[in-house]
Amino acid sequence: MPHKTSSKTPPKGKSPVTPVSKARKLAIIGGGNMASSLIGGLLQDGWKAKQFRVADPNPAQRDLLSERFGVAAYADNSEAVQGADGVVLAVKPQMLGGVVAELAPALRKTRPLIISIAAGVRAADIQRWIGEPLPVVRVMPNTPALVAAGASGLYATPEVNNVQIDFAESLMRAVGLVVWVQQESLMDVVTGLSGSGPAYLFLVLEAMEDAAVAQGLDRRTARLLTLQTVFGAAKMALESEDTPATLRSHVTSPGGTTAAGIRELERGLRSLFYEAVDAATARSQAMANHYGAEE
Ligand SMILES: NC(=O)C1=CN([C@@H]2O[C@H](COP(=O)(O)OP(=O)(O)OC[C@H]3O[C@@H](n4cnc5c(N)ncnc54)[C@H](OP(=O)(O)O)[C@@H]3O)[C@@H](O)[C@H]2O)C=CC1
Ligand SMILES: O=C(O)[C@@H]1CCC=N1
Repeated sequence: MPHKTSSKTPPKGKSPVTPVSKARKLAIIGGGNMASSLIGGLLQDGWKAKQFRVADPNPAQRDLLSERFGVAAYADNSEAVQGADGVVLAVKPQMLGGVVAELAPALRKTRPLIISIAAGVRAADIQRWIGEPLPVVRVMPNTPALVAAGASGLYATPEVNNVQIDFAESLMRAVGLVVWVQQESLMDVVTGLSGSGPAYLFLVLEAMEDAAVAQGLDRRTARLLTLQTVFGAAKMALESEDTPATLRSHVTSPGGTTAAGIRELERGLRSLFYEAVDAATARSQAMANHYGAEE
């Protein structure tokens, strides 16, 4: 399956990885959207509910997680990290400094692998909030993780050992594609591309559907054709040796319908995507400067 492939490129100096026992325990701080996507994917991959300890301040959210996944849910973050080999930080970026500072004594005691999925928060700031350079893997996942079709960019600090690299990678591979980046600054680009990307494409889906409805197709038919076309194009591009440009040329007959449509899209689509990814990347950088400076 293409989404299970991984560009297994651990950071420089790391040798090949060793297998990881599925008996490991994972704490997740913040039981929201991404936590649910991750837990759902890992359970489908063979993880057991008893391997998770999730913390969330909202009782309704804790009940939801326990009922939906059968996992233990805690109000107290420090309690959730007890006995965990890995701690996933899954709160909003603006909360992370406070949450980590509060957790710091427990983390310094148990010394787990820290896995942060927060957009725009640098590993060095997390280590500073902990008060020690514990191993940190930064992960930028995306919401299709919920259907095991996610795409995650990973970055490891030098303190992360090979077993921990394998642990982090195996977690994210359970919910989709994994790529490692060697420079932390590239995590901002990953955020602006695949982290935010599902939203860009949902917008494209809306626009295609609306355009077909405007031309007379009923909404249900327009939606089905749009979704299957986008799914089919992505699947074909993933499975093909050809570049997207070549695949596009196979659809585009000279003087035909596609050429007429592409001519319109070429008036702005490329530059819009350059600008969108640029703006999202810049926002991730700005968040890192802002939230890192706060605590
Ligand atoms: N959504 C996405 O597409 C992606 C998100 N991310 C990153 O993942 C992280 C989580 O995002 P997402 O899941 O969307 O956010 P959510 O708001 O859905 O989840 C965060 C959860 O953390 C809870 N929370 C708030 N305060 C605390 C606290 N002090 N201790 C523990 N938990 C707390 C929130 O509760 P309450 O709602 O009651 O405040 C909420 O349930 C973010 O840092 C984001 O940047 C990364 C990639 C993609
Ligand atoms: O919009 C955000 O900030 C988060 C990070 C990537 C996707 N959602």
